[in-house]
Amino acid sequence: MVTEQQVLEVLRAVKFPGLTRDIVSFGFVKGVRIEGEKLAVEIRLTTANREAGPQVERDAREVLSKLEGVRQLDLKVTVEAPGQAAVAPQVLPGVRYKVAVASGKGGVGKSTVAANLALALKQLNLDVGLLDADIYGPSQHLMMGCVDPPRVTEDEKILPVNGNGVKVMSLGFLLDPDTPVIWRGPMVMKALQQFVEDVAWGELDILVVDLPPGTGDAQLTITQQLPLDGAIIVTTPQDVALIDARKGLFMFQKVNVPVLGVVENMSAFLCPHCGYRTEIFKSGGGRRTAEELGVPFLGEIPIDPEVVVTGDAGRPIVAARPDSPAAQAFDRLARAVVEALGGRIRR
Ligand SMILES: Nc1ncnc2c1ncn2[C@@H]1O[C@H](COP(=O)(O)OP(=O)(O)OP(=O)(O)O)[C@@H](O)[C@H]1O
Repeated sequence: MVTEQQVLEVLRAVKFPGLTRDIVSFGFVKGVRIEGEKLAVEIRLTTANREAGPQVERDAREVLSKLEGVRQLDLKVTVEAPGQAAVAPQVLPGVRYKVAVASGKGGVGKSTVAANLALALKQLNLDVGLLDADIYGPSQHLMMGCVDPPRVTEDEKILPVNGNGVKVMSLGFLLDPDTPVIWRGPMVMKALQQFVEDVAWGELDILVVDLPPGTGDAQLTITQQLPLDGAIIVTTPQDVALIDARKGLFMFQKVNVPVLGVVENMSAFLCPHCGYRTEIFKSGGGRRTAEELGVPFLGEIPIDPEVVVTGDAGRPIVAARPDSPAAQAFDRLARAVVEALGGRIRR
C-alpha cells in the first residue's frame, strides 16, 4: 500500500507554475487520504494566476498515476485568489488588516520603517502587532526592546512579546543567528506557518509584517502564506533602490496584493542645529517612482542619526522622541496607511 510520505514525495516534482518551488513546500497540499488502493488528494492553491490550477492538476495527475498500488485517484485542485474573503477568515481571524513592509533591496531601512510604523499606528490608539518575517536578518525583537522570549500557554499557543506596547513575534526569537540561510528554508516556512496558526495575536486592528528584502521566491512564498491586505514599499532616493522598488511593485501585482504606496526613507538630512536641509542621497525619487507606477506616495522619512541610536537601544524614535521630525514623519506615514486602507481601521 502506498504511504502518505510517498505521495508527498512524488508531489514534490510538481513545481508551482513559473517558480522553482514545488507545491508541497509551498504548503498547497492540504489533504492526502489513502484507503486500500484508493487515493484522494486535495490541493488548494492561492494565486491570481488562472493557468496555475489546470497546469498543477495535469502535473499532479501525471506523477500520482505512476504510483504503484493506486487504482483509483480522486484529485481535487482548487484555486483561491490571495486575500479573497474565502481565505481570510481562516488565517488570523482576529486581525483586521495585515500589511507588509517590503523593499526591493536590502539596507534601505525597511525594518526601521516597519518598527516605527507599528509604533506610530499604536500612537493612533490602534491595537498593533508586528511580525518579523525577515529570514535573512530578523531584528525586530532587538529593535522593539523585547528582552524575554515568547511564552507558550497551556493550550500550546505562543504569546507574542510586548515591545513598547506592540505585540511582537520575530523569527529572531527562534533562529540561531549563526544558522546559514541555506538551511533555514524549511525551518523558516514552518516557523512562519506557526506565526500565523499558533500565535495568540488576539484582536488586532493591524498586523505589520516585516518581509525579507528582495523580490525572490522567499518573498513570494510568504506573501502567499499570509493573505495580505496591502503592502508598503520602502526605498531610498538613489536610482538603484528605485529600480528595485519597481520590482517590488511588480511582485505584489503578480500575487494580487494591493500596493498601498511607496515611502522614501533616508530622504534628506535636517540639521538639528540650524534646520538646514541637505539631500545626502538626493531626494524626490520615491515620489517620482510612485507617480510613474501609479501608486500613492506615502511620504519621506529624513535621515537622522537618532533613528539609528534609538533603534539600537530597543526604543525606536517614535517611542523615544515623538516630537522629532523623523517621528513626525512616521506619524504622517501611519495616517497615510490608515487612509490607504480606507480610513476605517478600527475593529
Ligand atoms: N531614516 C533613517 N535615518 C538614519 N538611519 C536610518 C534610517 N532608517 C534606517 N536607518 C539605519 O540604516 C540601517 C539599516 O536599516 P534597517 O536594518 O532598518 O534596513 P533594512 O532595509 O531592514 O535592512 P535589511 O536589508 O538588513 O533587512 C540601520 O542601521 C538603521 O538604523
